[in-house]
Amino acid sequence: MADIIIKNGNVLTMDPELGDLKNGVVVIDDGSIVEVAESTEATADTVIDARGGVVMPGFVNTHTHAGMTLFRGYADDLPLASWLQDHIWPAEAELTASDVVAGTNLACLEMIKSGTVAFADMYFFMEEVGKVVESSGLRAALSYGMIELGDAEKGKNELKKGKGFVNEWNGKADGRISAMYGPHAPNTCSKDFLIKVKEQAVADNAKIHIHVLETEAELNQMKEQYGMCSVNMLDSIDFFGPDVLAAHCVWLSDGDMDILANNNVNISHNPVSNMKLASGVAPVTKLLDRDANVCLGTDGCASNNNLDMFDEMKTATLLQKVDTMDPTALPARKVLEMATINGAKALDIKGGMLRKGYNADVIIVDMNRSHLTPLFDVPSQLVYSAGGSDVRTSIVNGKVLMDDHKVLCMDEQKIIDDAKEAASDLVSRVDAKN
Ligand SMILES: C[C@H]1O[C@@H](n2cnc3c(O)ncnc32)[C@H](O)[C@@H]1O
Ligand SMILES: [Zn+2]
Repeated sequence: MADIIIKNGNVLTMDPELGDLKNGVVVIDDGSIVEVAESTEATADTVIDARGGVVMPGFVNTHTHAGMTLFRGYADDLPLASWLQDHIWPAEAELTASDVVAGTNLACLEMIKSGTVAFADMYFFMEEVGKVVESSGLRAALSYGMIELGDAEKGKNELKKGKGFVNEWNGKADGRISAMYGPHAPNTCSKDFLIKVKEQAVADNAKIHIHVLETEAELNQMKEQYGMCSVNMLDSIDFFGPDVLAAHCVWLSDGDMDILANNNVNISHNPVSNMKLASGVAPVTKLLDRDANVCLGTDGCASNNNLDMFDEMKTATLLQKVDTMDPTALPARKVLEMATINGAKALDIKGGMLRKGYNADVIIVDMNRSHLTPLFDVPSQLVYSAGGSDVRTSIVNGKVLMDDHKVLCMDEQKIIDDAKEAASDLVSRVDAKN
């Protein structure tokens, strides 16, 4: 007897070998998918009727700062440097562990409700973040955000903290949590520090999450400091490899794209954040033409201002179309691959598609809705018309986290109340300081 059978669904497997099933079943046992077919002989403890819905792999959000949900709408309509240095960093200086718990709970709730099953996070108080993720039921690749600013002593402490987190949390929560090193960016961490981080990550067999060439200001600063851009500097210290998740990658030359692609670097494209902070347009189609693994992230809620991967997919494709003046650029199925298969590859997760032996990280999207009618093409409908609130059911590691829009693993109202209170107390403390 299996744990769960999902039946009567329009199954978008995202598996190029199996293809999609107009009416199929997905059988789940012991955290894994054991069958994807048109019908099954299996029986299960729980049978979910997905009639009128699309059954598909949940989304992998490859760049977040979950705790920053507390800063949703806090400092909008500013360029990145001023947003970060004049508003976000002073506010983050007042953050407490319980603020980050409140913000991360809110983020996990929002992600579960909108179909994200796994995310890559870089922030502070990561032990607390780990505990929240563990109890939420989600999957995550977590990193402590190390900001060294060329101060060797600070760098020692930051690396110690990063290492402590990696050593304690890698593989926790039955393998749902992996831990990465999180040097913030090449213009906030020195070359010497980045060399040490890479050495440590290799020694610990851990991956690295870093912001790269997000803004023109970073490009100019790096050229002034090193006589080369961030990608060339990182390449010169053998930083790149399939173990690196590089967020943003907006200001790339053709040569930079070759370096990233040839080194199998995973690139998290974050179009909404890049548009909101007017950072620029990442050359996604050119990267995909080079077979680079480009995945999709929301960034933090202060620069987005939500964690909805449907919004991110639609923005990603529209942005490439208008940037290249080509309406065929980044078609719906390709952007769905970025949000599922490519993200899973970046985080080394056996997921992103519905295939026997893969993680049972599955969502059901309700298509029986006015704004999703009529239904000619499932990927198009998901990318251009659907939104996070259309997700009806969410399953991670074979556990139902949300059933028919009801979140089972978290107290939704308490999380909202706690977040409101934490955000208002935090802003009062910040205001009192200034
Ligand atoms: C972990 C630190 O990273 C900061 N942060 C959040 N969003 C961005 C971004 O788009 N670029 C650079 N840094 C970012 C966050 O506030 C933490 O200080
Ligand atoms: Zn970021």
